[in-house]
Amino acid sequence: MESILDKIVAAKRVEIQQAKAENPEGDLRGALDNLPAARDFFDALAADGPIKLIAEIKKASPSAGLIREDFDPATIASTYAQHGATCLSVLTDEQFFAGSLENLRLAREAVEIPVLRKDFILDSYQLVEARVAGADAVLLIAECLSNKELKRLFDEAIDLGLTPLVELYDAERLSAVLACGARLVGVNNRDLRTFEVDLDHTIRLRERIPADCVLVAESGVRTHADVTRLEQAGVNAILVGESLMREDDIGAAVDRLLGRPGL
Ligand SMILES: O=C(O)c1ccccc1NCC(=O)[C@H](O)[C@H](O)COP(=O)(O)O
Repeated sequence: MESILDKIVAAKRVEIQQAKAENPEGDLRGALDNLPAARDFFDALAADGPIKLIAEIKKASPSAGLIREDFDPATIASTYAQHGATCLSVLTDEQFFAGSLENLRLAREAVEIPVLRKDFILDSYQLVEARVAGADAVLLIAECLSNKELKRLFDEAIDLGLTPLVELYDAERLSAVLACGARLVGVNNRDLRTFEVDLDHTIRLRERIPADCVLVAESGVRTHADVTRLEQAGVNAILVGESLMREDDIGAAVDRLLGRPGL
């Protein structure tokens, strides 16, 4: 049976062809000239100190449907930054997550911290789109790419000045993730084929990830107790969307999650 991940990837391939027809890659690449330097997503997360938060701007998702009606990306970005997020992640997929590259642009303009383009990257065109829209980092999902594609997109991202966050769910993809050169590794706790979430998934994989990598636990993080458990297991950063985006007062929710009330 076709999984949601298969459906997203199939729809993304069509979307990429449409985008290329509307705005050819050569023209898009022209916009790379004179861009300001990207912010350092890796260094921000690798810095000493407590576990870091990558706070996600996520309006809707296939597993949850509409998450937040009152949605202004710039305001949410500023709130996240003011309450101690180290980096932002912005969903840019329109069809399944109600996101956009415009949301990324608006969010990045509103803050000084680094911003990740969260999408299903299959083609170099999307890397160029990301950089032109202001992204500092991009997500590469090992389950969506062959080893060869992963390596090529990883190298191209670096050449464009973007930090690749390379994500896996399946433990069998770890060798390909490390072989492509990734030092910022994300373990998704959500099986993108079944939506099942298990926080222990990152904890179980921790010891197989080299100590010089920065490890990000993604999905399903809801409480300060979750954060403490991940931190004690040696996880460097968490990527959190839904549990924050559902709250009326997002700033207070970040404070509670990080155990820093009233920061
Ligand atoms: O969130 C989903 O339903 C989803 C479905 C299919 C593919 C990807 C999906 N989410 C992407 C993510 O990995 C999350 O947005 C991210 O890790 C934050 O997770 P959460 O804190 O649980 O919103």
